[in-house]
Amino acid sequence: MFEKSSWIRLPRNVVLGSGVLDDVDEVVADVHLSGRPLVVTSPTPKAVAGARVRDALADAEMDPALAVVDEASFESVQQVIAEAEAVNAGYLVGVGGGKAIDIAKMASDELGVGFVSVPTAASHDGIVSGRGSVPEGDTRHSVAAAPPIVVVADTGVIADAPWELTTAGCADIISNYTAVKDWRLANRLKNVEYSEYAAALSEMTAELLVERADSIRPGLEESAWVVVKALVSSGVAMSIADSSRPASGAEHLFSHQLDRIAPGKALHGHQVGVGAVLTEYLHSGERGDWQAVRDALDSIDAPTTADDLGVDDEEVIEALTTAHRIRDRYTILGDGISEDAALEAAVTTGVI
Ligand SMILES: NC(=O)C1=CN([C@@H]2O[C@H](COP(=O)(O)OP(=O)(O)OC[C@H]3O[C@@H](n4cnc5c(N)ncnc54)[C@H](OP(=O)(O)O)[C@@H]3O)[C@@H](O)[C@H]2O)C=CC1
Ligand SMILES: O=C(CO)COP(=O)(O)O
Ligand SMILES: [Zn+2]
Repeated sequence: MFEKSSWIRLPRNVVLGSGVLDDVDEVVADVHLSGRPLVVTSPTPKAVAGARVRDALADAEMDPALAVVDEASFESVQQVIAEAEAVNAGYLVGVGGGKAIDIAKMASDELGVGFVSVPTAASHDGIVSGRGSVPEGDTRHSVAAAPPIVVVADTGVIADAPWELTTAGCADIISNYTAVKDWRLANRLKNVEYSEYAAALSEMTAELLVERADSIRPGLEESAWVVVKALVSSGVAMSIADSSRPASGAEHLFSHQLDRIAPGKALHGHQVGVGAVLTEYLHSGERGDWQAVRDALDSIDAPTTADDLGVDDEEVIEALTTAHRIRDRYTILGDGISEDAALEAAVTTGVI
């Protein structure tokens, strides 16, 4: 008997374009979301777009409530659940960067209500993914959660966001190269479940973005369009895999560890980009592809060194030598690399 089964959960609608934020009421009506919306946002996205989303829903007499969160944590998820229950919310609308979207996604999953994803920046590929990413103590959880029913990505808002948020999203995509290498390695050495389709989609997404790097420029809605499409595509790869594996390998472990060692210094996407230069070196050696990864990051103005990230050399070495401990995910780091090996990788690649 054939015993395999798989459940690929994807968004129903992805609405992308200039000014689509003001049509959010029509978009939710189209997928028959009903009841009172709770708009979940964080401070800057609230000012940039949260109030606009709330106004569009209020104008359509949907009586929206608003919750503001400050950090990606399980406490924030519980706070949002309590606020949703207090107003008897019918669905949640996450407006913001990765933090607000992850929290709204996990809260709506736990509540069993619909979720609408409204990214205010092209800074991460969790826009459509069926995962939430949350630090807790010494570890980092990749939590399965229903993906958004609808994504509403306004290219006007996203193009107006600080340029470094867009370069962070590009770097999160470029890190797919090393993530897929780690996934294949784990499949070969540890029999970890692997999907050719998800891996191919993830790599192709990175390839297409790098090919278009010259046309991705600050303030252009056309650029926001290209980057959001890539982020959607990468999120779909995670949904096909039912895992963040296609988009998260050792370079992400390095970044999660940097978040603990040097909190708040750099954006997620920028950290995983620098991590990808290092882990590509570990995969393929001095004459390998690490220079291509570094050049791809450079071509979209993303950081390639510790200095660019604003972290110390010692913090890079500590993150690289301890990253394998943060999660049970087999990668090129195996059960840990030595300080000498980490130093050689970081110095040879010019990261430190
Ligand atoms: N679930 C998944 O599959 C994935 C999850 N992630 C997670 O997403 C997070 C990273 O996402 P990221 O977006 O970088 O992090 P944040 O949500 O923290 O956003 C980064 C910064 O940008 C600000 N911001 C957002 N939108 C705008 C805007 N339009 N104009 C000005 N400032 C803006 C935020 O403000 P404020 O501080 O007010 O919020 C914050 O200071 C990490 O927690 C990461 O683990 C990443 C990839 C995939
Ligand atoms: O950031 C992600 C993919 O880009 C999510 O990955 P994690 O599973 O490492 O949180
Ligand atoms: Zn990421």
